[in-house]
Amino acid sequence: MNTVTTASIALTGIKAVIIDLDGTMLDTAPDFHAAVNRMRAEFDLAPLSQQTIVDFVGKGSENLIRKVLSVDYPPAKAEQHFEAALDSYQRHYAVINGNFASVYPGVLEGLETMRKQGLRLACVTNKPLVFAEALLEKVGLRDYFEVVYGGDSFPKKKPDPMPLLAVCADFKLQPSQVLAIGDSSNDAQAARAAGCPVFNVPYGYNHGESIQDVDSDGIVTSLLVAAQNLSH
Ligand SMILES: O=C(O)COP(=O)(O)O
Ligand SMILES: [Mg+2]
Repeated sequence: MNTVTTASIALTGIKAVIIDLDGTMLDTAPDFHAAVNRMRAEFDLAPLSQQTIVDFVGKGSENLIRKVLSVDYPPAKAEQHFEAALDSYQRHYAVINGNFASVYPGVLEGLETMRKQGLRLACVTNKPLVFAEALLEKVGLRDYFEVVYGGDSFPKKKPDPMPLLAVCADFKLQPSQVLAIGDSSNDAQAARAAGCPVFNVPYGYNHGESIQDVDSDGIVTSLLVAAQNLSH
């Protein structure tokens, strides 16, 4: 696997790009950190470090909350408190959403370049759709995307290919014409299962594991570098 900082893994025939949100366009780790620890305080649980929480991000809110309860509770107790903890977390996240997040370097330039290249853009995230839409609006990125799908948009979320295949169908394109870009094995597995080429970025959250070990078509240091590696 090559880590590419300039154009050298050019993909051809790409007509659209599906871009992940958390850990790819936005560093939302501080938002997750704050919301989870406010929930935990309500349950008289000690705060967790940002790194501990971030290693649980990427498979949706339900998985995150199950994991952060499992740090202290045995499985049966975690399950017993799951619904109330998820409600509490979502209540806090709705207020915090975007307050502590930042857009990664190269994102704006990458989206602009892709738009100028005539590429159609979709955002597919495992974040609940209502949070994803609000966050993209807040940071001024919503208008780049024709389509935004969240973790609750379909019966299955990434690493299942369902949301990616839905974008291909929306755009009336073959999966081979639609590049996926994400920060985790979730994104790469969903893309592989859908038949989409996929780039990973190395700066996000990959469940605490090395991105070098993920099967993808390349690691690009930014969305701008990804855009520079595409031609029609
Ligand atoms: O699990 C989440 O909420 C974030 O997921 P994402 O990386 O697919 O945006
Ligand atoms: Mg991600």
